Amino acid sequence: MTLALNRNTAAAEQLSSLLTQIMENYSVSDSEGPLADEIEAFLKTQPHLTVRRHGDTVVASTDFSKPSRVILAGHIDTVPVIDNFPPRWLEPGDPLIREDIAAAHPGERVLWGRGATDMKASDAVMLYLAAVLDGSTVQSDPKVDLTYIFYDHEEVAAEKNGLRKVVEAHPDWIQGDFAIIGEPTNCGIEGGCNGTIRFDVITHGVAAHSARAWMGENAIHKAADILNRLNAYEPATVNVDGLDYREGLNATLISGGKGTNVIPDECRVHVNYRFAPDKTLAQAKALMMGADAGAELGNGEHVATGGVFEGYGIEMKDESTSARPGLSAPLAQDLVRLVKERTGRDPLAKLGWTDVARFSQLGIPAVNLGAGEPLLAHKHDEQVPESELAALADLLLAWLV
Ligand SMILES: N[C@@H](CCC[C@H](NC(=O)CCC(=O)O)C(=O)O)C(=O)O
Repeated sequence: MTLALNRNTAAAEQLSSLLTQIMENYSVSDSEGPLADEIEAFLKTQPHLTVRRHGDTVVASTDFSKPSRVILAGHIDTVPVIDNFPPRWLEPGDPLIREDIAAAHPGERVLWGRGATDMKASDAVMLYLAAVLDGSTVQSDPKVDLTYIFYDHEEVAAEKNGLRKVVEAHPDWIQGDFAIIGEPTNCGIEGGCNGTIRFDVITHGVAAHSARAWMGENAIHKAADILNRLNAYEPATVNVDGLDYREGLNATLISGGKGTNVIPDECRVHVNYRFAPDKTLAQAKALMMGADAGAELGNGEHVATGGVFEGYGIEMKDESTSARPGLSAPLAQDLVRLVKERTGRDPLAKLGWTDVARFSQLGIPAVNLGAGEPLLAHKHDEQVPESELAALADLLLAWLV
């Protein structure tokens, strides 16, 4: 596939075509290379852009000598496929169109498949803007300089995040006065983001023949208490600067056992805690495992000295800080006003983790604004109505030009 844009067709058609092309390009985290190649080649055909690449992250910038610079950023990886690749356009009435989507978008085509909302619909719009905002006419001359970032490995461990790597290797590429991340928001604004930590809670047992179980200790049975603590936990909703951040504590993976007739000697429950931006990473960890690291058991495992999992072995796997809404920056306020005028919508809180947290740490105010329903992110029936693309493109064009 060669990513292409037919500028002789209507804008809506160009957007749908770009989205189809990038969704047909499989890009589950760790497999973004071919899509990054396509995006790099496509952007390099635009003479008004300086295009750079680091790993599988592509950064393209205008140099129109405008007084300020806005960053439009989107990750190009997706979570793993669950029978939802390759993508399919669904005509109105198709039973795969969700009832809520059909009710909100009657008579409309829908693109179904992995990455539709998280976040290839916004990537398609950003690629379109990168091509059309070339400064050649009044309508295509943005008020600001633009930097487009298409990056890899957002959906996985923070150490792999492509934006993190490019910030570290080439901080001069990622300069700006404001950033928009195209994570799904239904074309509204979602401010800040919940933080996230992931860790294994570990039980230990003694292996034995399952016909002589009294000779061992069953580590999987011991995990029942971990699941009970998770079930008993009541996640809070925390209001931060006017937005409601809903927290969450969930097991997302479980593993244990070495054979069908062997008493398991270890069980690991992988837990994900989503915490509101009123908490630091350290506070979030303290709530789960106590403020001080307990005894080191080897292989990175510590005993929790307090918190929900007190007494259990804990191995940290990933951590990413939260971000406050940060809607007071003048450019953010402008955008909030425009979204309100056009859609009647006030900002909401971003419940997933996004790279607004990274931009905030860099001192660049940032918001989430993207196409597609955030509630459908990571679901097997992820889908986006066609009009969302034009809605996002029109909104951004109205703000940028
Ligand atoms: N290092 C983290 C990365 C998790 C990133 C992911 N982000 C989204 O799904 C944003 C979508 C949205 O809420 O709009 C997440 O929150 O899981 C990790 O590996 O967990």
